[in-house]
Amino acid sequence: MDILNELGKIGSAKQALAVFEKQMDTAQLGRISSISHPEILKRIANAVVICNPEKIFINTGSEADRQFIRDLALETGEERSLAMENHTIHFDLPGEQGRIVDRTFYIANPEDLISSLANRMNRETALEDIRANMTDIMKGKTMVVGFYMRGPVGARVSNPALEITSSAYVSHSADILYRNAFADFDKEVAARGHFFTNVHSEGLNRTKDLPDARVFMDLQYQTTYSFKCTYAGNTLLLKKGNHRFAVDKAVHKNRGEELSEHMFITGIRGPENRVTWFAGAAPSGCGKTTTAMAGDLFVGDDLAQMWIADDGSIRCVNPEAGIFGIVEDVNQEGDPLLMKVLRQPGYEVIWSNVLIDENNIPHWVGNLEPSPEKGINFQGEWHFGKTDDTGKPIPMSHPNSRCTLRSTNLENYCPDAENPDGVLTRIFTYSGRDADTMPPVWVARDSDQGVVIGACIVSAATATEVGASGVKRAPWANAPFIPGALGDYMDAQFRFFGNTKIQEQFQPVMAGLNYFLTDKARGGSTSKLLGEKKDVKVWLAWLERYAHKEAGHIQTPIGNLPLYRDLAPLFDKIIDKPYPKDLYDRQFSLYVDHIIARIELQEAAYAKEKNIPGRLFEILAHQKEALQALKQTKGPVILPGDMES
Ligand SMILES: Nc1nc2c(ncn2[C@@H]2O[C@H](COP(=O)(O)OP(=O)(O)OP(=O)(O)O)[C@@H](O)[C@H]2O)c(=O)[nH]1
Ligand SMILES: O=C([O-])CC(=O)C(=O)O
Ligand SMILES: [Mn+2]
Repeated sequence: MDILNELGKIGSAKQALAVFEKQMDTAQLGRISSISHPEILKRIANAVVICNPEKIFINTGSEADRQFIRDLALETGEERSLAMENHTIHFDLPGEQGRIVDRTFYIANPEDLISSLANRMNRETALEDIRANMTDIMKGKTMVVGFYMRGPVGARVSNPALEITSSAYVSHSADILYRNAFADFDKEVAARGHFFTNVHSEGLNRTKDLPDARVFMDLQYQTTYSFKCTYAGNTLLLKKGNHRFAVDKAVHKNRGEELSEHMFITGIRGPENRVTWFAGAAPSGCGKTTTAMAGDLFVGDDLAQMWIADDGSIRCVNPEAGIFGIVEDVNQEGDPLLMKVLRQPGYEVIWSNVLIDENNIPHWVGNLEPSPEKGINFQGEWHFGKTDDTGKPIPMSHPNSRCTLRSTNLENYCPDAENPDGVLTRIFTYSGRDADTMPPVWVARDSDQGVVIGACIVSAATATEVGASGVKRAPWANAPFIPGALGDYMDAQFRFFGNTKIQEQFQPVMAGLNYFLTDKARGGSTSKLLGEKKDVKVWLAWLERYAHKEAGHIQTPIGNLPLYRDLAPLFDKIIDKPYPKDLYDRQFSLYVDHIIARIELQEAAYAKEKNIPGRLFEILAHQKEALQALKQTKGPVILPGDMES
């Protein structure tokens, strides 16, 4: 039972056109007449019948249409203009500053396998919930219908998607973050035989309705429903809602041929201007945007879809075309390129949940600029020292406050982002907020070990999920978006990276990265990090040299570590920074007991899941044994130099 059709009852293109004739003016009717695929027309018409908007706007992606949407966002009050031209501020309700994981559900039939990490709701219950909450929800509002491609038009893994919303902020964001493909949509859908549908309404946008807010994903009908919320991670379901559909497709339809990951995509220029492409996973709030911006050629900062091309190489495209990025700690020192877009005129930016001062200038925590004493932020009026009900100081900006901007505005933007053949990707990284165990970089000896690095990411909680805390396992940084069984997803990883179609010269280099190791965990007394943001450039440069066999390594049970003599010159050349040997020793010593505890944590957790490939347990057991043997001869803390052969 397709809920959209069950509630809207529009079963044919003819009925759909009758709905449009009743509800649209001639200008909009003219626009929709260029769409002929009956399924597209039916889905839009059903959404119209259910939500009952006062007006409908078909967004063709023209400059005039973009302006209409910008103006609408100001008119509805969802956005407000700031001092800088083309900058606006949007606030989400204080109680909805991140993804509402507890109110996010997969719509499931009894026989569907849904990830043990996700919520499910049976189809009948979801139907009633959607009926109760979405009927007439757009009364008095304008419904904006947008037609997008998630990925370059023509790319093998791109997916067409509709964004139907009463929120001008959501459609404004969609137009910045995705490729408007009104002109190609009909043709792309006909060629590919599928598209995703997203229906959203913020409703009355009141705190008291937040308990009723929902995010639903219907895998069977590739449709999302979202209501009574505004935060883009909950409402702009072109992003994480459709990412879940893309993951499902990679795991269940094209296993071993395709992947859909929570990864940045960036290129590093190596010696003689050669370009080496990276894609890397990190959980929300753990460094994807930062790493993508540290690269010389930016393609994406949050999502990557990849496939094995006919030449035997791995290709990546970004389903998105912009950044919805965290602003906390973004500053001139660590992020000069982002700061240019945020602080200099000439760019379009939607800010969310930062502090706006009396001169209409945004401010945020960690910007290293002088801060105002007061202003308006995510919880209303704010002044320095203001506390919440429990007496805790309220920060100037919410830790998950973000900026929305187009990739093409970035100085390191690479036009290959639009290449339907993708970028030929050699290096894959996995990272999380790991304060005390893993070194800044280590490389798997083969693709199976690389898959295990991804499986074993752990990370401290961040502000992107409402109510999350503690250190958690974060498999591939993608677990929140894996609809089905984790074992199937892992199997897809082994099959993809181990696919014999991948040519020798294109074999993936798979590595762990950790930017968050602390002084305290390495014998110091402070909780300061043992590195800084700009060091990221060096870790990437070292991996680039390693991939081209221009850097040596130390073999260890967890994988290959860099040599001091390769790193020190890179620190000097790339970021002009001394790199003392004792810092290297602290960063790259193996704390064997910690690592073994991590392995045992993963063994125990995966033992509880069904159908986990045996390869994972073999590799973990082997690493543990080798670490124990090494400890016998070298002790529990082993300097990198003591492992050089
Ligand atoms: N000190 C330090 N902080 C970092 C580093 N990388 C990221 N951060 C901080 O971590 C926070 C989140 O980093 P992002 O790069 O925005 O995280 P993300 O993975 O893109 O997050 P999502 O957009 O939620 O998926 C920001 O406040 C960064 O300043 C690093 O290498 N060193
Ligand atoms: O989806 C969001 O809310 C923002 C984001 O990138 C993430 O959480 O990974
Ligand atoms: Mn993300």
